[in-house]
Amino acid sequence: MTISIWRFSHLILALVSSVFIILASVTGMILAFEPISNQMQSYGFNEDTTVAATVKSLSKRYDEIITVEIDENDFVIASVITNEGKSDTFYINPETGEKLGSLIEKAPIFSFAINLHRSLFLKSTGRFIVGLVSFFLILMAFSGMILIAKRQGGIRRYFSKVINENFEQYYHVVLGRWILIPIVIVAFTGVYLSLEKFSLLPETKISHEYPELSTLELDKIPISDFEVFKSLKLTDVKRLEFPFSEDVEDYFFIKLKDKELLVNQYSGVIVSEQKYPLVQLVSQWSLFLHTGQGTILWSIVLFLVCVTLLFFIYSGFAMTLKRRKNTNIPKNKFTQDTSEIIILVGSETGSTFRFASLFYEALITQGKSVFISEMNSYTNYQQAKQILIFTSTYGEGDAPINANRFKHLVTTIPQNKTIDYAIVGYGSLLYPDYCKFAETVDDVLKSHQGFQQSSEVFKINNQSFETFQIWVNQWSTINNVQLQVKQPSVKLNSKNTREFKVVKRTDLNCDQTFILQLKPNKKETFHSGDLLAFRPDDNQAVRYYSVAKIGDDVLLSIKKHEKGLCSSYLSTLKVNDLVSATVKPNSVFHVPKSSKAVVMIANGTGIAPFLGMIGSNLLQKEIHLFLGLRTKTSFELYSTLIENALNQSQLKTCQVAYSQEQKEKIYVQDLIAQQADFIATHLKNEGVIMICGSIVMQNQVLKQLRDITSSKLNVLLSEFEANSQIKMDCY
Ligand SMILES: Cc1cc2nc3c(=O)[nH]c(=O)nc-3n(C[C@H](O)[C@H](O)[C@H](O)COP(=O)(O)O)c2cc1C
Repeated sequence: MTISIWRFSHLILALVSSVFIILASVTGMILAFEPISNQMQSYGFNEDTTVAATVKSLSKRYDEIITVEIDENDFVIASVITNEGKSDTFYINPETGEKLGSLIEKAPIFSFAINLHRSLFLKSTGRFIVGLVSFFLILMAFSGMILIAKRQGGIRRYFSKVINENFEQYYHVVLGRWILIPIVIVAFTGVYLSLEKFSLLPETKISHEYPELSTLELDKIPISDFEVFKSLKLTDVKRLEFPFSEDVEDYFFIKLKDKELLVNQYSGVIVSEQKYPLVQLVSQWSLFLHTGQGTILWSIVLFLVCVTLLFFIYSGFAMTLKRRKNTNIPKNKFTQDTSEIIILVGSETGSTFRFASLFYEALITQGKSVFISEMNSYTNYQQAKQILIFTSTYGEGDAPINANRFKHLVTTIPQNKTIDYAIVGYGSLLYPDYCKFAETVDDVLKSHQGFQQSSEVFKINNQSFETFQIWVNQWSTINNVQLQVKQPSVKLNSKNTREFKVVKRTDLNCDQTFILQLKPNKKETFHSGDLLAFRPDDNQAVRYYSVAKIGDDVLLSIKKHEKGLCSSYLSTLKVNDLVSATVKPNSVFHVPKSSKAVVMIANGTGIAPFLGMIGSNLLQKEIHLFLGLRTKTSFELYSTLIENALNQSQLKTCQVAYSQEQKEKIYVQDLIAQQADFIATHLKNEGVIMICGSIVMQNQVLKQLRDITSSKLNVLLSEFEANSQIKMDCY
């Protein structure tokens, strides 16, 4: 499968460096605790303390001072000769000169982690690898940034809402956007420190000029009266070295954050001042930013960077494996020049391939000559009578990566004769440009003389297999073939499979519909809107029913289909019969706890989950039900539950559209159109709309809702969808 150069680079870099990144992240997480644990010691000091005050207090307490140093934790270390003549180094209180404690010894865990982190215990080779991987991390951050921008539909939409398609993808993008800057900082400083270790940075040694002076010419003043010491704050100093001897040529040597000073030990005059070159300042900052020494806050950020890097490795590979699994295209039995049917696939993340392959297999089983390939491989097809295009939409209504040259190819490569075409668009209703690329391809082919549209663009939301099945049936009827597409086998978790006892089954009503009430043999936690997965036998596809929770029981509304194995079997069950089935949580179709008002829209058996939701509405949320049924007799199946709910204020209003009761057909979408103002106000007030029933009804209702939101609120419906104010479970 084609993948973009950016995704390819991102993936290759991740593959090459993943093991090292895991090691560096785990050790980095450990090392982030070192500054935190050090900061727990209370060796800090008052920020206003001057060097003069420190020198004065130390001179009083000790015989001789050798150095005063401020370490990476901002603790003051003094090296002194004590009054007893012993040399000692310890933390001090710079205001009093008092010893606060002995130097902190690095815990063995930190020493181990630092060696592994810096050089993998491989000395120079290890250091080189670590530096290289840090560089790869910069490149990965860059390619990741481009991928996010492409995904979001441009750099200006970089921080726009990310649509949650699946856990790994969503958090890879969301975390990637925010943590990218600290990652680049960590990686860049890592590279810089490596370059420094390998002496690959420009030479930056500072040399001071020593003036020729004689002691006799100088006034001797007490050290603590030196102007430079009085004006220098200790916080600005990194190290102060006392003169080695009393010779005038020996100076006080002071390392500040940005420069070095030489100070005459008798007069206190600065005799040399040299600023650090940029390379050295960057080194200091790199060390600070890479290690977090001295700040708890930055150490926490570094810790989070390490955790996120581990998550990126996991989620990145999980996404790649999923994509690879999806893009298993079948091996062609026929060539492009001997096939009558050509299937062309446009897919970014691989899922559309699954459907195209199922269709290909079904056609081959029927003895058809079919050729399948990517849209970008479009060419001249000698025998083609029909081209079937399965394509998703990516970015902002754009082509997926393996279809981005299709428009150009179609207009430049001629065919021998006119070819029929049909397009199946894969997309998501959460995006404003729903299946836009499928429409674009349709426009291109419609305006091309060499093609003839055989059916309207058929759109599939969220890779729904049921909707795909509808298209397959339509295509089969038009083409007079009996096609059987195999539903991808769904593994039901046998651990969650339960026995249910039939408590009630109504007779079939005028619509061949019945209600089935099942009691779980063991206590089962579920909600109305969850799905009951059932398969009549192991060789059959799984069938899902949206459930109502009535007390502890599952209530289903089922339409018996003439050839439906599952519905036929269930329609024959008797009270006390046992059925094995699995409840699958479907949290996207639960009533949101926070919502105050909900509009429920259903047709036919889609009413089932709503019956449970309304029945458990004890807090009397404002619920309005819009229902589409065929006749008044159809309503009888649900009338008791609905009337009870109305009487007990669990349901505020109920409006039913009967399609068969009058000459002019009225559908549930017509009720929505009539109530446009009410629906607009409901959405504006953050109310939720839930839709359950057939795909045809769903599309019609969404069309009405789209008109209402754009005409009355000037807002795209997709904004409410992305905001989880529109919830759907249609089949
Ligand atoms: C970044 C991104 C952008 C998308 N943009 C659109 C869009 O504009 N319109 C649409 O209908 N679907 C959009 N989708 C949804 C995909 O088209 C849908 O999930 C499709 O089934 C993916 O099929 P594929 O895996 O074969 O690419 C987008 C998905 C992603 C991840």
